Amino acid sequence: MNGEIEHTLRGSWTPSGAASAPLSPSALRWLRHRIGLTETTTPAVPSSLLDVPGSSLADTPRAELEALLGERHVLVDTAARLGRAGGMSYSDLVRRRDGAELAVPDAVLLPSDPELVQGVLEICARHDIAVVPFGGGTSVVGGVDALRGGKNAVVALDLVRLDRLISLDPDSRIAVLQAGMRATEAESLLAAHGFTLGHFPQSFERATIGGFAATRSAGQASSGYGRFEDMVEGVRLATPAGEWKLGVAPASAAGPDLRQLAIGSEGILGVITEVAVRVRPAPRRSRYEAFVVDGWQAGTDAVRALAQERVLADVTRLSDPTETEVQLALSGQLKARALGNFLRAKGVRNPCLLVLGWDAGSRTELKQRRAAAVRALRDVRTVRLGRAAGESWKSHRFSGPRQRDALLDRGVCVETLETATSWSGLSELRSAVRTALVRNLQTGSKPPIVMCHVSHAYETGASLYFTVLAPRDAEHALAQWQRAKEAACDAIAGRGTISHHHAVGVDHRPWLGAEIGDIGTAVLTAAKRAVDPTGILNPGKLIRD
Ligand SMILES: Cc1cc2nc3c(=O)[nH]c(=O)nc-3n(C[C@H](O)[C@H](O)[C@H](O)COP(=O)(O)OP(=O)(O)OC[C@H]3O[C@@H](n4cnc5c(N)ncnc54)[C@H](O)[C@@H]3O)c2cc1C
Repeated sequence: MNGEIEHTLRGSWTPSGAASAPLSPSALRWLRHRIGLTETTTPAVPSSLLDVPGSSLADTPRAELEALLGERHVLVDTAARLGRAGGMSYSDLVRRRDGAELAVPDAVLLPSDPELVQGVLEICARHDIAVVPFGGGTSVVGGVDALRGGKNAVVALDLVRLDRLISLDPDSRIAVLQAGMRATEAESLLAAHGFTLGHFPQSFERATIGGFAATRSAGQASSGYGRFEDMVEGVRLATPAGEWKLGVAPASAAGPDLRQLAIGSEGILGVITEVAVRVRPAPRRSRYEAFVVDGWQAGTDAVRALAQERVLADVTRLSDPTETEVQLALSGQLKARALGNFLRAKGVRNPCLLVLGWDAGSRTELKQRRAAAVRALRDVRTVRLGRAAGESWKSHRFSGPRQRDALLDRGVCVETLETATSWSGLSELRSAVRTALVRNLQTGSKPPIVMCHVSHAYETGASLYFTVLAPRDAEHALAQWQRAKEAACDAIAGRGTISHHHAVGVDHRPWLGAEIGDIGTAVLTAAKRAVDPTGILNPGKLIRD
C-alpha cells in the first residue's frame, strides 16, 4: 500500500528520506566556467508564506463526496491541495519555488477502488466539477494542472490508493495492476513472482501505471521491452458515461483497436483504473557497457545499424558531443582529463558516448545478443570503454533529476524536451532545435549548454531528447523558458512529433493540430463528447475544450 506517499508542496524531485545529489565542487567550478553561474542560491519559498485561495467546493457536492469516500478521503486543507498543484516541469518547479501563479485544486479525492472512481465521476458530473486524474504528478507538460475550464470547482482525483496487483497469469504472462501503483511497487511485486515489466522511465521512483498508460510513456529500456503502449493488453476506465473495458485477446480484427484511444488519452476520455500488462521473466543476467564513437553522424549510423539489423540492446543510448562533455565534467575533472587524453590518443575528436545494456535469461543468450550487436557495428569505429562505465550509467540512471534540484538551487534554468523523426531527418531536426534553444536561452556573454541524446530507436527513426542548462533570468525566469520552448516547438512542427513520450498536456497543445490535422482533432473531440458529454474530465489538456 503506497497511500503514505508524501504530497506536500513539491518544489523538488528528491523524495523525502532519499539521498539528494549535490553538485561536487569541481562540477560547480566547471559550470561557472562554462555558463557563467553566479554564487547566488535560490531556495524555494516556504509553503507557509504562500497566499493560497480557499477551497470553492460547495457544501452539497462535498457532503456527497464525503458520504461516498469517507471524510478522511476528501481533503480540502491547503497542504494537500498545494501538493497536487501541477506537475514536475521546470516551470512548475519555478512557480512553486517563487510561490507565483499556482493553480491549486479545490479538493483532493482519494478513492480506493474502480467503483468509487465511477461514483466520484457521477457526483462531479452532476455538480459540474472539473476532475484532474492525478497519478504520480510527474507530468512535465502541464498534464495535471488544476484547470477549472469554466466549471464550478476543480478536484484532483489522486489514484494513490488504487495500488493493488489484481491478478497475475503466469501462463499468459499478463498482470492486472491498479492504476495508482507506483512503478517501483509494480516491479517489486512482479519480481516476487519472477517477472518484470521492463518499464524504467527516469521518473520511475514516482510515476504510476495509470500515468504511463495515459501518456504513452517510454522507458529507458524501450528498445528491448517496448514502449508502455506495447505492454498494454487491456484497460479499464471510469467515464462519466459509464465504465469502459477494453482488450480481451492479444490480437483482434474486431474493428479499430480502441485500446489505443484510451492509451495516451491524458485523462480527457476517462480515468484509467486498471491496466492489464504483458510481463516478462525477470532477467537472470545483465550487462551494461559503454563505447565511444567519433561524432554524431557516426553515432547515429551505429544506432541505426543496430535498429535495422534488429539487434538493439535493451538500453541503447547515444549522447551527442555536448552531452558527453557534460557527463564527463560532472563525473569529476580527473576522470574527465584522463579519458580525454585516452580518446585523443585514439584519434577521437568528437566523443559521443554510446551505452548498451542487455537483460537476458542466460549467459548464452547474453553472449549471443552482444555478439550480434558488435557485428552490426562493424562499419562504425568504436572505442570500448568497458563495463565499469556502462554499469556506472545504470546505477545513476534515476538520480539525474536529483541533480536538477541542486541546479535549481543554484539559479540554473534546467529543463528537457523531446521529439522523434525518421533517420533521414534526424540530424537536421537536432540542429534546428539546438539553434532555437541556444538563441532563445542566452542571457549573458556565455552560450547556454544544449545537449541531446537518442534513447529510443526504431527501424525507421529515433527520438531526440534535449537537456538545457542556462543561467536563469532572475527577473523573467518563466518567460525565458517559455520563449525557448516555443521556438523549439516551432522548429519541431513539420519535422518531427511534438512529443515522443512526454505527451501533450497544456504545453504542447498549440502544436498538436499541425500533427494530427483538423480531422484528427474532430475525431478526438467527438470521442470526448461520447464519454464525457459535459466536459468535466481534465479540461484544457490535449485538445481545446
Ligand atoms: C524527472 C522526470 C523524468 C521523466 N522521465 C520520463 C521518461 O523517461 N519517460 C517518460 O515516458 N516520461 C518521463 N517523464 C514524464 C512523466 O514521468 C510521464 O509522463 C509519466 O508517464 C507520468 O506518470 P504519472 O503517474 O506521474 O502521471 P501524472 O503526471 O500524474 O499524469 C500525467 C497525465 O496523465 C493523466 N493521468 C494520470 N493517471 C491517470 C489515470 N489513472 N487515468 C487517466 N489519466 C491519468 C493526468 O491527468 C495527466 O494528464 C519524466 C518526468 C520527470 C519529472
